Amino acid sequence: MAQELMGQYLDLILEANKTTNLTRITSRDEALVLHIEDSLVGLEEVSEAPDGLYGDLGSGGGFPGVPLALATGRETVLVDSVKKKMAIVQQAVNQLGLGRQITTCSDRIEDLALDRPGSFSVLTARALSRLVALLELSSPLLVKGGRLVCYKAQLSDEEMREARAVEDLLGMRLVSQRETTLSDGETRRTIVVFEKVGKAKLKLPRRIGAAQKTPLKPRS
Ligand SMILES: C[S@@+](CC[C@H](N)C(=O)[O-])C[C@H]1O[C@@H](n2cnc3c(N)ncnc32)[C@H](O)[C@@H]1O
Repeated sequence: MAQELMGQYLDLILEANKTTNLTRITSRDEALVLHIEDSLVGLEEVSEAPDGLYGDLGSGGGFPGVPLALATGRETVLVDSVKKKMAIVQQAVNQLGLGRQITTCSDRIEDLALDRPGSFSVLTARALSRLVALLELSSPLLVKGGRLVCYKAQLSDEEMREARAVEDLLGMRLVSQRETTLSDGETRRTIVVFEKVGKAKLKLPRRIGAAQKTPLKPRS
């Protein structure tokens, strides 16, 4: 049932993509791997997070948010600052009768953190930002014990070092890191999980755009 709904959702997004730019992938076969299969790579990590609200940050066309919502049954909020994308995603979700479980928010993540601080048990982010920015954007949204599940295509030692250097400042801690290859035999995916372990030692969110444009550095 969930699998069937994922296919129907994908079809609605690929149809809408003919007139509005939601994804660069136009072939259904490719999208089944790069959107549906890839979205589900982090299912184990999302399922292991504490019960409660799930949020997909920078959700775009609803990936990995919608497949993960369907696979876990969690109440889900998809967040993206582009109103047009969120309107199409909400329409597709409603068409499938999922509007009570999955809602969209067309705000900046920083604004959502002001509206709903500490409300999320688990967050995901795919193709959004470097880890250091993901940690900063997520920290104010998560409950204590909540998890951030990051989908990375390439993860350099430098990117990981940069994130680990500000973990303490942000009240976050690395939990796990795992690599896998999708069924196309070539797409590599790394799933990195952080937990919210305490309060951030600075006021969050910083001004709009700061997390992504001027990433935090450790305090000396
Ligand atoms: C490259 S797309 C990835 C979309 C989707 N997660 C995927 O993997 O297919 C990044 C998305 O993040 C959104 N975004 C970037 N920064 C954001 C912010 N601070 N608040 C809300 N949305 C943001 C952009 O509008 C864009 O749709």
